[in-house]
Amino acid sequence: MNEYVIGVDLGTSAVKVSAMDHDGKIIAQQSYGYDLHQPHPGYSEQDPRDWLYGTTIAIDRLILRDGIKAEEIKGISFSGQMHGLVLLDADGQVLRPAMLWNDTRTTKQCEEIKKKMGDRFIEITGNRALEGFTLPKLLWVKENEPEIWARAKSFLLPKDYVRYVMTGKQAIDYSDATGTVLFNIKKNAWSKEICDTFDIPESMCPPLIRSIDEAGTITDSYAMFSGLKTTTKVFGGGGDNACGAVGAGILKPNMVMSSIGTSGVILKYEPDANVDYHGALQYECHAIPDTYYSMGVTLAAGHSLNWFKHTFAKGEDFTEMVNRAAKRPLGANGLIFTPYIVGERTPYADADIRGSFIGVDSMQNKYDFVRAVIEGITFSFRDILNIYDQHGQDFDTVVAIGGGAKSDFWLQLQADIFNKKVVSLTNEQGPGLGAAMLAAVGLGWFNSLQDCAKKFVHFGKEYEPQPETVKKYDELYKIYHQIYDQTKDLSHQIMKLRNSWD
Ligand SMILES: Nc1ncnc2c1ncn2[C@@H]1O[C@H](COP(=O)(O)OP(=O)(O)O)[C@@H](O)[C@H]1O
Ligand SMILES: O=C(CO)[C@@H](O)[C@H](O)COP(=O)(O)O
Repeated sequence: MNEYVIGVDLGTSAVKVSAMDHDGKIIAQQSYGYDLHQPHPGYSEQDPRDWLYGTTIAIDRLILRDGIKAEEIKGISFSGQMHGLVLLDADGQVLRPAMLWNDTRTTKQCEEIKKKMGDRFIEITGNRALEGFTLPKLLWVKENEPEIWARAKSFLLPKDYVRYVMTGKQAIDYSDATGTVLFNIKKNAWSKEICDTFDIPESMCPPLIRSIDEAGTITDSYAMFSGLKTTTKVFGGGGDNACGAVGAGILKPNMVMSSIGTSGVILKYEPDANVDYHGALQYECHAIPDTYYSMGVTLAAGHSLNWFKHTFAKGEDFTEMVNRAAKRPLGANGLIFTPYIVGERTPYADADIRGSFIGVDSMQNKYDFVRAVIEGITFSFRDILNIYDQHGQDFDTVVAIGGGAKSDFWLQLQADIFNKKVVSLTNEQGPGLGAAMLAAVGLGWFNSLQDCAKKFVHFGKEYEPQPETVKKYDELYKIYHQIYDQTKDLSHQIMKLRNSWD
C-alpha cells in the first residue's frame, strides 16, 4: 500500500495541501482560497470556519480528484499563518472573527505593554510587543469587547484551531507560542509574569507540544465530516516561517531564507536563544526542536503586488504582469514605491505609516508601476538585511521561497538588491513542504528533520549578483531608505484625519 503525509499550509490568501511520499515526492496538491475582511483601517480578520472548510475541501479533493485513498494518509501536519487570535468559549466554540497577524488596531495596547514592562518584556519573550502579535489582541478584546472577553476560556492560533477540530484536542507548538509574546523563550514555558501583569488567566494558554509531536488522531466526527480515517495521526506543525525554513533547508546559520508570501520575511537560523537583537528582529522557537530563528517582516510584500493587480490590472495573470514589468528599465523610469500599505513592522514598527509612489512621471506606464512595486518590496527586505549587518551577522546564501519566488526576474532582482547569491527550490513549496516533513519525522520515517531534508529538499537554480546592476540598485536604495523618515509625518497626519472622520 502507498503511504503519504499531508502538509497543510494555512496561508492568508489560501490553504494549500500537499501529499508527499517517503521520498519527498509531491504526489498531489490542492488549494482553496478564502477572503480577508478589512472593515476599518488597520483591521484584518478572517472567519476560522473558512480555514476549516477550506482545509477539508482541499483534502477531500486529494481523495476525490487525485485518487489518494484515505487509509494511505498516515500523517498530517501544519504550517500556519502566525500570531492570529482565535478566541474560544468553554465549549470550544469560536467567539469572534480571528484577528490576524497583519491587524494593527492594537497600538494603544502595545504602548501599555511597553509602559508596564519596558525592557523586561524583551528579556522574557525575545521580542518587542508589536501590533500583529497575540497578546496585544487579547488585551484589545478585553478592553473593547468585555461581553466576549467574559465568555473567553482559551485561545488558539490559526493552524491550532484547524488541528483542534480534527483531533478534539487543544494545543499549540513552541514556534507559534513564541509568536504570542506570552511565552518565556529562555524557560520554554508560558510566562506567569506576563499573564499576571496583564491579568490574563494562565489557563487560557493552550498546552504546549513540539512541532513533530503527535497531537492526536482524527476524531469520529471529523472523519465523518471529511472522509479521513480515524487512524491518521495529526502532528503539531509550526508557524509558517518556521516551516518555510524547514522546507527551504535553512538548517545552518550561514543561510537565510527570504519569503515573499502575503507578508515578506528574511529569516535566519539561530542555534540558541542568546543573540540579542534587542527586539529589532523577532526571535522565535524553531520547528526544529531546541533551536531558534530570528526574522524581520515586511507586512505587505506579496500583498502589495496583489493589491496593485487587484486594483489596476484585475484581469491580468501574475506571471504575464511580472514579465512585462521585467522589460521596463531598472528603476522603473524614476519611480520608487514603499510597501507600507497596511503599516509596517521591520525595521519601522509603525501601524500608521502608509505607502507612497515617489517620482511619478507622465512617461511611465502601468508596468513601470508594477516594477516599482516589486523593487520597493525587495528594498524593504534590504532594510531587514541591514539589521543583520549592524549586528555583525553574515551569511553567504539566501534561499528564496513563497509566491514571489515563482518569478525568475524577481529571484535575480533579489540577488542584485541583496548583493548575495540567491537559490531557489526545485519545487517551490516552502511552508507546505516543511509541514509535510514534520509529519514524516513525527511518524518515524526519519530520525531528524536534518535527515529528512536530505531526501525532501532540493535546491534549484542559483542567481548570482551582477556587479553593474548591484551598483545601480545600491544608488537607488539610498534614496528609497530616506522615504520612511521623509513621509512618516504626512502619513500620520492623514491617518489621524481618517480616524477622525470614521
Ligand atoms: N507568478 C508570480 N510571479 C511573481 N509573484 C507572484 C506570482 N504568483 C503569485 N505571486 C505573489 O505571491 C503572493 C502569494 O504568495 P503565497 O506564498 O502563495 O502567499 P500566502 O502563503 O501568504 O497565501 C501573491 O500575493 C503575489 O504577490
Ligand atoms: O506575521 C508574520 C510573521 O511574524 C507573517 O509572516 C504571517 O505568519 C503570515 O504569513 P503569510 O501568509 O505571508 O505566509
